Amino acid sequence: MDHGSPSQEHVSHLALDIGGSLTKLDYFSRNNECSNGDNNEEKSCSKESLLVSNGDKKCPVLQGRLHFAKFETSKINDCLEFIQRNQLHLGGCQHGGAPGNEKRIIKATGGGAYKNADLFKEKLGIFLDKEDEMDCLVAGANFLLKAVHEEAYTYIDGRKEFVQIDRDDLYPYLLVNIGSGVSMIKVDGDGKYERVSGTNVGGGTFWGLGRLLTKCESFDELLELSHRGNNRVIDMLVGDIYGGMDYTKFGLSSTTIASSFGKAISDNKEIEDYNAEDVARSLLRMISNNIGQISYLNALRFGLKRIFFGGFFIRGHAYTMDTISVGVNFWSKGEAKALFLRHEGFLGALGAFTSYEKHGFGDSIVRQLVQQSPLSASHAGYKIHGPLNGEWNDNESIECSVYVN
Ligand SMILES: Nc1ncnc2c1ncn2[C@@H]1O[C@H](COP(=O)(O)OP(=O)(O)O)[C@@H](O)[C@H]1O
Ligand SMILES: CC(C)(COP(=O)(O)O)[C@@H](O)C(=O)NCCC(=O)O
Repeated sequence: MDHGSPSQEHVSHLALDIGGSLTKLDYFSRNNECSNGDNNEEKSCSKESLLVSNGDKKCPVLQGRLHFAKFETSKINDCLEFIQRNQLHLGGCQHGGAPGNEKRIIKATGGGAYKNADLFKEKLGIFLDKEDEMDCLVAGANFLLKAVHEEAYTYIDGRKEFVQIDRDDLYPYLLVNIGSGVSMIKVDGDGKYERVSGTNVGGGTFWGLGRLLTKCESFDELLELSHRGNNRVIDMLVGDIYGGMDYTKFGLSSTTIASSFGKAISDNKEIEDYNAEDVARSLLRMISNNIGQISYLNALRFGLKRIFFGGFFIRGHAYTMDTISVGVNFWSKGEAKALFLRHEGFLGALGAFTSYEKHGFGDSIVRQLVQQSPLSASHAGYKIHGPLNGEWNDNESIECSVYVN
């Protein structure tokens, strides 16, 4: 994955989220505003590109980009190589020790930050400063919802619609992070949250079971299969049980799935006799439905109307989002809404990134990333935005400004 390899001196704030399935990283690269291709001139430029008022104080602001990358955790060496090749760890924060001999500290979250701490020290000479995974998910989600224009969207009947989030009316909400497993978090404010539930039937289940059942070799292949499949071949529908009729008394139409994979009971077939496409579709539907339903029940428990879904299981995949949205809408009778995030898989990594501020490491500290909304004069001068067409892919970076101390 090539991310444009910015030069090392312009890179800072590398942060990692090492999850059960994927390792995500993000880092900031400074624009070289003064560069005209002449290296000497480049060096003589001031680090900061402008000063802005922040309350009574004038703060220097760095203009640059926030970059993202992901790797399979089972291939963590690819991630180490990527960091090494682009020297991302050298622009990080230094702490303690004699000058020239300081510890290089990188913010990291996810279970793998514990599991792989020695590996990072040995291979790259860096110390992983561990941040709690839930703290980071919440910080990342709050940051995105407040700072990024067109971050949250609904997906209904095949239509994606961006939702403007009012910063003053954001809380409370339910955050459902669908990674390998699923965490459900009631968020009440910055750093104010409770992990209210979870389920072990998540993205790892879809990919693991899907791989066994379809012999797929990659997650993307499994998603692609599911796109082409027909779940009705394997799922037992209400109509299959009720002789083609709806069960109207309880609002169950004949096409509602009564029992996922239920037809396999009586079909007298082996797994090889089913199309891999149909199996993948049933599996995706079963897992998405289940997560949608548990999410709704938790939203109901706490009277929450908005449910934001994150995690790399979603992958902006139409069928996944549609199933979750329909589930939430169906169970809540239209009371609750499923919302998706454009940077779905990077919540934890972004939370780790913003945690540099919290601990005041280094001399270049992220204070705030501020969005320039085209409509908001009060934010003029700052921007953080994605592609104009609203489509996001993993390799894209976002333009942003960072206040420094
Ligand atoms: N390229 C991929 N390789 C593996 N899993 C992927 C990939 N893309 C999406 N996924 C899905 O995303 C899940 C991991 O999501 P993520 O939010 O990164 O969680 P974790 O932190 O547990 O790794 C996987 O279990 C799988 O369902
Ligand atoms: C243990 C985890 C927080 C780890 O996060 P992940 O790597 O899956 O993103 C997550 O897998 C989870 O919440 N699992 C569900 C556990 C449960 O509540 O049943």
